[in-house]
This record gives sequence, C-alpha cells and structure tokens, in this order.
Amino acid sequence: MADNNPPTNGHGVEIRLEEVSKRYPGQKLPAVESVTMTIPAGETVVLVGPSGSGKTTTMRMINRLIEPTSGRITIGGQDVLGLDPDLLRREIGYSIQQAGLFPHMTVGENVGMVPSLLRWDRKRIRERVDEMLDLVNLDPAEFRDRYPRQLSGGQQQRVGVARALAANPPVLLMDEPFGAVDPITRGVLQDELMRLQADLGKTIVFVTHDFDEAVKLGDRIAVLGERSRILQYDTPEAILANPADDTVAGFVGAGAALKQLTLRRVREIEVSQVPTATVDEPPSALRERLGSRRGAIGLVLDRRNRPLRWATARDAGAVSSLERAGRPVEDSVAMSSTLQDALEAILTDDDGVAVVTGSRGEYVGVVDIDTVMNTIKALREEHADPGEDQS
Ligand SMILES: Nc1ncnc2c1ncn2[C@@H]1O[C@H](COP(=O)(O)OP(=O)(O)OP(=O)(O)O)[C@@H](O)[C@H]1O
Repeated sequence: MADNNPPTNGHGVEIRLEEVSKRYPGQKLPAVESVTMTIPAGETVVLVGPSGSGKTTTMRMINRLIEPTSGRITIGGQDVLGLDPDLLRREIGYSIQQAGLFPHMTVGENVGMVPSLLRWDRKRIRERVDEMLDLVNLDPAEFRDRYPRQLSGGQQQRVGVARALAANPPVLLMDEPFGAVDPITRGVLQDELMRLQADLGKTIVFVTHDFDEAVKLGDRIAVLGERSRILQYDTPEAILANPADDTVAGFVGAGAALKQLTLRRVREIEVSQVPTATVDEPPSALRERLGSRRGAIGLVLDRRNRPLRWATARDAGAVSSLERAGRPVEDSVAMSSTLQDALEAILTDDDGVAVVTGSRGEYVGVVDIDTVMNTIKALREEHADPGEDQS
C-alpha cells in the first residue's frame, strides 16, 4: 500500500473492518453499526442488501470518502485512518454507477487522471491509457479523444473501470458499476470484469442490489440487513444451498436451486456413457452394443469421434448404414458449460439426454436429468446446516 510498505505490484491485499460504525450527524440510529469482516486478498466480495442497508456507506469508509465514527479499517495491514485520505484514494480504484466520468475531460484524460496526480511522465500516462482502453475492449485510437457524452452507457462504464484500474491499485471498490446499463450489456460487462479479475487478482469490494449479479461475480457474498448488520457472509454456493435465515432466503429469491446450476460446470460432474459405434461400422455393431433393453439409445460417431446421430437398436436395424440411422444430434454441451446450459439441452432433447463433447468436439459422455438432480442434492447436503434434519 503506502510508501513505507512493500509494493504490492497491484496484487490484491487483505482488507479488515473491525467494529466499524458510522453515525451521520443528526441521525438517531447509526447507518452502519459495528461491522466486522475480513475481505481476503485477491478475492471479490459482494455486498448485497436492501436499499438503505448501508452498503455504500460501508464501502466508502474503506477509501475514506466517508469517515467512520468508530472502529478500525486496515488495508494490507495498514490502518487507513492513519493515512492521508488523498494519498489513500490514489491507491484504491473506485468505480460507480453511471461511471462518474468528468464530462469536460476526454476519455484519455479521465483514464489518466490518477496517474497524472501521481506525477507519472506524459509518455508513461499515454501508454497506460491505451493499455487500459485495450484491456476493457475499447479501441484507443477511436475512443481516447472523445468526450464522455459521445459514448454509450456501456462504453462509459468500461471507461470507468479503465480509470479505476489505471494506477494498478491493489484494491478496487465498485458501487453498482453496471447498475445503469441494459441487461445484455450488463452481462457482457460482468463477463469482462470476471476475465480481468482472473488475470489481475485484485481485492474487489462490489456493491449491488442484484443477487444474481452477486452470485455471478462474488467469491463471497455478504448479505447485509439494517445498519449493515451481516446476516450471512459465505460463498455463493453455501448461501444458495443454505440461507442463514428467512430474510436471507427472501433476498436469495425464488429459484435458488436453479441458480446453483449456474455455479457448477459439466467438467465437475460425473458423466455417464451410452453405447457408441462409428459411422463406418455396420449397423449390427451398434444393435449388439445396445442389447435388448427397450428404448436404450446409442450414439453414432464420425471418424473423428464426434457425435453425429442418436439411434436405438430398432433405428439401427432399419438402415444399411449408420450414416442414416436414427436422428441427428442437434446440440451438445462443452465441459466448460454450466449445469444450467446442460439442463436446457436435456429439456429440449427428445430423449432427455445431453451429449458432452471435449475441446475438439469429440464425444466425452452424456448427462441426463438424474445426474443434474443428484448434483443439486449433493450440494444441498454439503452445505446443510448440521442441526437440520436430513431425512
Ligand atoms: N450523508 C448522509 N446523511 C445522513 N444520512 C445518510 C447520508 N448518507 C446516507 N444516509 C443514510 O444512511 C443509510 C444507509 O445509506 P447507504 O447509502 O449507505 O445505503 P445503501 O445500502 O447503499 O442504499 P442504496 O442501495 O439505496 O444505495 C440510509 O438510511 C441513508 O438514508
């Protein structure tokens, strides 16, 4: 962090809040009351909670845009209350809803603002601005000299993120940064943030109202109640599988089990096998492998082992070449697909199975509804409250 500490090279550092409270002048109750939490280095922690619960206040105390009334906050072990607030803020990236860009400054000047405050030389700032615009998928030549009003909402948000990252801070605070864009752009920006974070490993504190956004982005989620009281602080999986109380359950909303499916990848589950034959084999080969079990279905693979057609023993008996047996495989899921994608494929398949393919499109196995249900069951049991009746 600051001058007398070892440089972080921009890698995330731990943030600790110890009994932090904020009472605004003239208010009867504190906006934040005695919050204690540790945000591990390099993780994304999402603060979710209803409007007025104190999320923004909690976040802004970390960079001292709001001064705590009491308590202690450390970043990388250093007490932030002992630092000069201006210097502190240069070491913490900050991005907010509607990007908060300065309208009279160009995109380049906005992105280069903190580096200029840090007195980097001009050439280094220019290079850094272009590097950051590239990073957030904006062509520097096209966007560097434009003004914020000449950008779409999504582009402005990207510039906001580029600006927050420009001085390579170890910590990034993001207050509903994608709140003002349409759902599709929001999804794209979320994906981009996840990709960036996988490379950068910052410590990110992210505020949102949107529980689905929290599930997607958070390594951990803190569900806050009134006065920022922490109702539950855990991984998205654990919160979805076992909400701490009715308030958290209400916030998680309907469809918790379905949301869990977005957190699991096909590669993490055990796929099953069906009988297969390559397209050059005689139809009788597939018929024999399928045996006499009624309705059993097998796969015809092409010469490179890629799934081509679904066929039953009866289908195989009705043709002279497997090239024409049964029906074509319409869709497949990859090892990196989510279980939600797999479920979608299962539900739209005539026989209720999804074929799983590897990186070259080769056959790996199949998943069916039982596999998906067993996975959800296992997740629930893994995160079950020990006191709860499992029967
Ligand atoms: N400057 C202020 N002066 C007095 N009260 C304030 C001030 N800023 C916020 N508050 C109050 O503190 C409480 C917490 O506000 P805060 O903005 O932190 O909540 P939030 O969870 O971020 O809300 P939202 O999701 O609506 O943005 C609210 O009751 C709010 O009215």
